[in-house]
Amino acid sequence: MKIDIEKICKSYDGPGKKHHQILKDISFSINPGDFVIILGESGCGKTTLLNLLAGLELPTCGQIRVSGSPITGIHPSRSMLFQQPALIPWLSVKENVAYGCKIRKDTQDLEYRVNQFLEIMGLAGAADVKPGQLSLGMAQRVCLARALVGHPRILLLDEPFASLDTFTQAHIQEELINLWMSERFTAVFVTHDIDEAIRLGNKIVVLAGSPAGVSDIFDINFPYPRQQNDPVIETLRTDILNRFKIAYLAKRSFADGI
Ligand SMILES: Nc1ncnc2c1ncn2[C@@H]1O[C@H](COP(=O)(O)OP(=O)(O)OP(=O)(O)O)[C@@H](O)[C@H]1O
Repeated sequence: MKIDIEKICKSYDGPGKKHHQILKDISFSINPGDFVIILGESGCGKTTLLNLLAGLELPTCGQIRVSGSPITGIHPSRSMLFQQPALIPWLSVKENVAYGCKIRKDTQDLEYRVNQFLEIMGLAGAADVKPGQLSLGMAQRVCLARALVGHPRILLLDEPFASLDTFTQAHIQEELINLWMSERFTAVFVTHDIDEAIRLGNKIVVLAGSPAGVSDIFDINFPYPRQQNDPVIETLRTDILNRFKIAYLAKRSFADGI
């Protein structure tokens, strides 16, 4: 599914009815099967953009089209994974994974699909366990299985591994890349971690400024798995960091001038 983001802006009402503009004039396209990273400093509006892609919120101006049709709300073809695993505590792991599909009455082969994703995520042995007995990494893998069991065409991920330790993070990132390669969904992944962005994405969209706009788009055509000490990766990392420095200095000199 091709996603076209066309001249998006987003404002919220601030104190005293003042508009607080978060996103300004954002335009870019995502091709079917892309793994796009939205990279930007904390608070710049990455989650806001992801919420617009999910259809949880609507833009103040501009539009987002999926396969040509404007997004007007949530849709089962788009699934979202949040930073903190949110599971229903009284349901078992397999019931949690099946829950969304059951609600939508998408029950054909559901047991098979649930077992398949539990197997892929290394959770087959925990199928009957309750969420309270899971580690954070396991709980986030359950959420990933739940997000994918309905075979969404677009997976939206909001810093999903930020609270995991480095080892668990590396494992689950590898699992996600393998899943993306086999399932061929389109992924849009929000992070402020440049190394994570370079490890995962085939396109990095850098948001900067206030209100935030697209400052750069990097296409990354290196094979997976990517090694951090690879000289090409190191050069790309330095390049992205330099772009952030330029955007930061521009923002600071603008603020100094006020
Ligand atoms: N519903 C809302 N009402 C008012 N302001 C909001 C709302 N949602 C987000 N904001 C504001 O929009 C700005 C951007 O928030 P957002 O969560 O999108 O940033 P972010 O880049 O994802 O940050 P982080 O990396 O820290 O999660 C913040 O100043 C936030 O306070």
